[in-house]
Amino acid sequence: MTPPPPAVCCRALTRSYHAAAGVVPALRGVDLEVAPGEVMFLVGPSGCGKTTLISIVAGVMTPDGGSCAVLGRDLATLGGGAGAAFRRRHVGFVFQAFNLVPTLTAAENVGVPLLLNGAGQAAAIRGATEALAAVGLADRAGQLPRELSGGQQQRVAIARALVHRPRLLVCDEPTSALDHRTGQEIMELLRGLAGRHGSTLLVVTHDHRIFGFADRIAEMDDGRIVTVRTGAA
Ligand SMILES: Nc1ncnc2c1ncn2[C@@H]1O[C@H](COP(=O)(O)OP(=O)(O)OP(=O)(O)O)[C@@H](O)[C@H]1O
Repeated sequence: MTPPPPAVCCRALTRSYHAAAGVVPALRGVDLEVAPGEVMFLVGPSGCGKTTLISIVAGVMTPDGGSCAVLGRDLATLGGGAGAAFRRRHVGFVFQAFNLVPTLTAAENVGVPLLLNGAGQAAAIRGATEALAAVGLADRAGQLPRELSGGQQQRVAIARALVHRPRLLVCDEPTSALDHRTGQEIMELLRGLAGRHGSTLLVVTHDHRIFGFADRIAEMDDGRIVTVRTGAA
């Protein structure tokens, strides 16, 4: 049997921004491979290119050069509509600022990816209810985001990111808006749920306190990956 392709495979990836002051090279040749089921952290100083890299991996930005394959598919060759459909189906996102829709209940927020992937209303409610139970919020399904604590809102965001069982979960600073204990709880939850589904986690973080949750830690500097080391997980 052929082994599954890497969850993420970037080769010689380059990307610049064209600003008023001139061209800003953000990625100067990134090589990165993340194995299926792996928990990979991406760290490095502000401005080194982390957000640019995960935006390309997430398929919301195109590179200038090099290639980026996600789950064996190069998003650049899939084309707009097919690329968006692939991303909706197979990639989940967790952000620092939770990004919940303020006027929707917790359950309605969590059900959105299922509806976008073509599920009916009843199936979306069923899936959202199960996902909220998995993050310990079964009793909060009908509440609005503003009625929940920061940690609870991040749990809702995790339920939403995982409700459609994506094979890759991209997390941008998932704990930086949370206190230490809540941040640890969120990472335990994220790691546990992703592990149960066999999902790969790619996590951008500045938060040293959660480095122990990584299988490997890729360190970026000035638009390149400079080291990849084994984490403490
Ligand atoms: N829209 C833009 N226009 C011009 N330059 C940009 C733009 N977005 C990012 N940059 C520049 O590209 C480089 C990489 O930025 P990027 O946001 O990827 O870094 P980062 O590592 O995510 O930083 P941080 O940790 O502060 O979020 C930086 O020099 C940044 O100033």
